[in-house]
Amino acid sequence: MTYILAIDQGTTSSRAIVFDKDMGIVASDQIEFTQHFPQSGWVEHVVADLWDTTVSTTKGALKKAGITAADVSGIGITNQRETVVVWDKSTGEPVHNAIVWQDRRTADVCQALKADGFEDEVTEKTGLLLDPYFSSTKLAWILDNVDGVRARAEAGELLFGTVDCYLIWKLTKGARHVTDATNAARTMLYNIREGMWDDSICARLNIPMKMLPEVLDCAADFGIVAEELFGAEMPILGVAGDQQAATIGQACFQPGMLKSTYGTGCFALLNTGDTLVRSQKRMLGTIAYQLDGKATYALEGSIFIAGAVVQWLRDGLGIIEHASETQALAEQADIEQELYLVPAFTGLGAPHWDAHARGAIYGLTRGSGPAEFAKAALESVGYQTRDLLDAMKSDWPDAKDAGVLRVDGGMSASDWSMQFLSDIIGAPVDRPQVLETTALGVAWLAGMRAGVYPDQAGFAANWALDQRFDPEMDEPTRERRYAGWQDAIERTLSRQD
Ligand SMILES: Nc1ncnc2c1ncn2[C@@H]1O[C@H](COP(=O)(O)OP(=O)(O)O)[C@@H](O)[C@H]1O
Ligand SMILES: O=P(O)(O)OC[C@H](O)CO
Repeated sequence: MTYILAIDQGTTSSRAIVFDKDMGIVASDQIEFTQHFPQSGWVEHVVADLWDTTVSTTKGALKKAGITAADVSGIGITNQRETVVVWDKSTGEPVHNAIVWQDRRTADVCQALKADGFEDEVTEKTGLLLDPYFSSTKLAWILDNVDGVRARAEAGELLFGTVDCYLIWKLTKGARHVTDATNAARTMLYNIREGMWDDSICARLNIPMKMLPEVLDCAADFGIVAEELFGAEMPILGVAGDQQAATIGQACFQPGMLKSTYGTGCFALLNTGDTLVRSQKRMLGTIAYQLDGKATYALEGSIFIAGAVVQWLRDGLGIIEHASETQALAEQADIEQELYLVPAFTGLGAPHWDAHARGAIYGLTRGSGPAEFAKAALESVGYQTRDLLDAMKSDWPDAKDAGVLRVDGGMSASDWSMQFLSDIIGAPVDRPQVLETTALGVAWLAGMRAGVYPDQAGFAANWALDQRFDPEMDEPTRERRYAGWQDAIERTLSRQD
């Protein structure tokens, strides 16, 4: 029998999903792990947790599917991006906890490098901004702050990788030190125009290049999972960072196609084809996917708080017990009250990149209560998406053709939020039947490579709509409401970055 296994190593949990030969989901398993916050603004994962939960969920999913490793034709791996692991190449022992993408410990280093005029070179070559979000300054931090690590790295004893790379190294028992182009593109060390690690950026950040993995296409031979782990060998045939995997899973293969994933945060990617757009609006340029040695580029907008604002209503304010209750509350809200909630709980991401801004709510009256808070929280996600889409349209005139936004992620289940999103962006929002687009994207890469799944066009034809949300708000209302949001943002920015 022919099955494809997708491993999704995310920020808060690891998941494994078994797909059948028709790309249908057969079984899945998921385990959450502990987040560590050793200091304010620092976020770490215990590396063994990432590995152990990957192994356990893989075993769990195979068991639930009633199959063995011998039934698996290929594995696809997708992962939380930018997170850094450094380990000893003889023992596999990490030299430090994984430093997670959300970690801000290198904010001052980044600010100093920016003040030194380094950002232009970084953006030109990597498409990124000089921000602690990306891997490079986190890697430099480990080299500079963990005893003996720099000497060991320079002696060639240590390896660096994003989480995909570390998992592949472990799954192949140290046989392969490889990553894919989409993950490499998030390190701020990889020249995405030329498709190679950048000597000059590595030199400037003092990163020994012998630590860096080989970079492959997203569908490639990444190595063979050792038999002793799951009872049979399995080939790893697909790898992509999770937001790129969702772009693939949404079949956004044509220039102008656009997806937005609403999980804890929100990540919008616009396919720009062969063109690497140099953003004037502080959006990111990145690799959407790389197949047959050819990179397809994207503009990306990253928002740190999307579904997390709903978690805050639940855990911080205690006004709901379940995320889905926000819908009924929003429907009850007094429409005369126009509250604006700016969820800058950890600063603001694209297009503002203000690490020092903090959350705010505007427009409160004596009549404001849980319903108005819930409505403002859901609306904040729509407004933030509009910020991204407007920036993309101004960066890339062809994006004006990007008529439809494809959505996925946990929060896309909220009909009310998706309707408001469509209203405020003034364009249709399409929610597909399969919301597991991240796992599907990487399963397709592996299945296509294994010769089990269709080619790109066949896969795109398979994409099926669950529901389309068309704009219902009139234009003057849309623009008045959005102007109110822009005013709220203006008043929230710290102007320190
Ligand atoms: N019905 C809903 N309405 C609003 N938000 C929701 C709903 N269901 C889930 N969410 C939000 O979606 C997020 C979970 O989505 P998920 O894709 O699982 O996120 P992640 O992969 O980042 O953990 C949570 O932040 C949750 O608050
Ligand atoms: O693990 P997620 O779904 O929160 O995604 C994290 C992103 O890859 C960060 O860039």
